[in-house]
Amino acid sequence: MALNPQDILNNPFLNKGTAFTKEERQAYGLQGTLPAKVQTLDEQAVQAYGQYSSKTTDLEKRIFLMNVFNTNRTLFYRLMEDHVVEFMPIVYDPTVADSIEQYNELFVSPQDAAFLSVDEPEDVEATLKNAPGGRDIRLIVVTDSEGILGMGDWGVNGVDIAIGKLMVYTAAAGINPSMVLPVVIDAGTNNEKLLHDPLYLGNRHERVRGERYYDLIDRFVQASGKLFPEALLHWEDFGRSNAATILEKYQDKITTFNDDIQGTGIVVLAGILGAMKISKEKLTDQRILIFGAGTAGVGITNQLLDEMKRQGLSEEEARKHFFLVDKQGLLFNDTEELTPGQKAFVHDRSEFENSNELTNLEAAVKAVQPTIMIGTSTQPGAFKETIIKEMAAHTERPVIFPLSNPTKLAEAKAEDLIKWTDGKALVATGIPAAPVDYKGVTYEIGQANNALMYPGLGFGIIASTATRVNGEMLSQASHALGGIVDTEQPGAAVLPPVAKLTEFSQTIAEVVGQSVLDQKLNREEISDIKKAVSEMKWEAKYTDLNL
Ligand SMILES: NC(=O)c1ccc[n+]([C@@H]2O[C@H](COP(=O)([O-])OP(=O)(O)OC[C@H]3O[C@@H](n4cnc5c(N)ncnc54)[C@H](O)[C@@H]3O)[C@@H](O)[C@H]2O)c1
Ligand SMILES: O=C(O)C[C@H](O)C(=O)O
Ligand SMILES: [Mn+2]
Repeated sequence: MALNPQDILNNPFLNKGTAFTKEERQAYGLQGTLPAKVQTLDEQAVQAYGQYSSKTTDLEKRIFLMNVFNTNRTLFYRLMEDHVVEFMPIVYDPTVADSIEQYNELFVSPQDAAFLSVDEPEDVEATLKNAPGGRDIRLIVVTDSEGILGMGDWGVNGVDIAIGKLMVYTAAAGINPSMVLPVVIDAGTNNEKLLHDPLYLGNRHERVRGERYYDLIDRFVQASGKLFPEALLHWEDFGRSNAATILEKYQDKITTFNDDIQGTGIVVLAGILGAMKISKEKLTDQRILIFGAGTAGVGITNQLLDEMKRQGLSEEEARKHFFLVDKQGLLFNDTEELTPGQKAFVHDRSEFENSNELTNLEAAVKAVQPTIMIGTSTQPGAFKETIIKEMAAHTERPVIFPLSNPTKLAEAKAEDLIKWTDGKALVATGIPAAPVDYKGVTYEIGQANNALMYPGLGFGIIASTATRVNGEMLSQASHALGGIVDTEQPGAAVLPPVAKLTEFSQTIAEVVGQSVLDQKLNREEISDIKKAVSEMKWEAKYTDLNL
């Protein structure tokens, strides 16, 4: 069926705007539908960046870029390529948090997402067919928005995190943007503000739980497997009570991973490997305190546990290195309301003289004397000066990662951590942080955000046609990024910079893909993984439409 000119101009995967050549304008009936001048992609990119730069707030910048995204994907990704460090915090965390909070007010386009409603379970398959409109889908990012970053339940608004994560996949690893599908599970919301907002666009009722919820998840998994048998399924920002349960249910059956659990686990391990290289210490000598033992906190703990075992410790020995602190304080075997994930890492009260007093972070730090402290608690400012000074009094190079997102929820600011520890802390943060100048040294701050890992991980899985995602692949991914630090440079970051995101995403993809082949978990015959990765890599260039 021949496309009419409007079908082309209104399709962001086909549209080139003013870059349609004279010949193309003739061939597709576009004569007179565009201004006369034929621009190159370079010229379009310069013009669009000028317009972007005239916006004064981050949210306005994001809205402008989304406009480009909605109209012309090639131009959008060309801009991402040219300005990745500048654009990451705009299209992704932290500005994506503002767009989620204001989704209803800002709505102009569904952005090719699939909206799965708990009230219309029979429509799941049709929805998954309709949204991509016949495109060959290889990657799905799905959220149910119950735990959007650290901001809690944002109902249908959370679709923006699925869209944002996918943008990073293409910008970082080069997945073809026409092969991705963002999905939101609209199971209702317990966010009172949204329920009372006349503009709210999702299902206006409380979150459905239990059987109906799990039935919808199951229908989604079955239908996506049927329609897109080669797709990788990436779970994002589910609530604490569902995230691990869903992963455990499906990880041995389909090609899938949970980003908050596993993506976060491997980026933190990579950062700690970098820190160990700088401090010349061993992971197996560390005492690790995790503050906020939820989805991410327990995911990180399990990844570090796995690494300790790979480095020779028994499971039992390895577990002794972890101290989980949640709302109840340090977690003991008799603590009430432990989650299944927490139960594996609890301590016995006999290990501490004052175990009854260890009900807050400060007391726990005094008693545990951690050498590494990770924040995934959603509690802003929880890493207070007194706590950090106490920690630094017992260890030469304290490793401190305040990871809660977005900016307003971080447990500490990098600058304060450097100052309070007199430059000794090895710091990484969840959102981008500017370098810190302190006593003549410039401290670069690594960004321990799963965005450094999941694009390479996912792309390696897809390019190698993996049938499963397993611990070996995760470990290999982490080691591919971990420890690339310049130990000669005072103030070096524990992780490589976002400026090199595309470079190291490629390396991670190759390493993960090789692991898939080594384990014979590939669906299709592949002899050369580098070739397979490079052949699948999409580039932001105009090509013939071949219509
Ligand atoms: N940097 C990254 O790559 C990255 C990745 C994933 C999550 N995160 C961030 O980590 C945070 C947690 O995310 P999650 O998905 O694990 O959420 P979650 O709800 O599963 O976990 C949060 C945990 O913190 C605990 N908590 C709440 N208040 C506390 C308090 N006062 N003291 C101690 N613990 C407390 C909760 O009980 C829960 O166990 C979020 O802010 C998220 O943005 C960052
Ligand atoms: O989205 C992010 O920035 C990282 C992470 O997945 C989170 O939930 O905070
Ligand atoms: Mn997340």
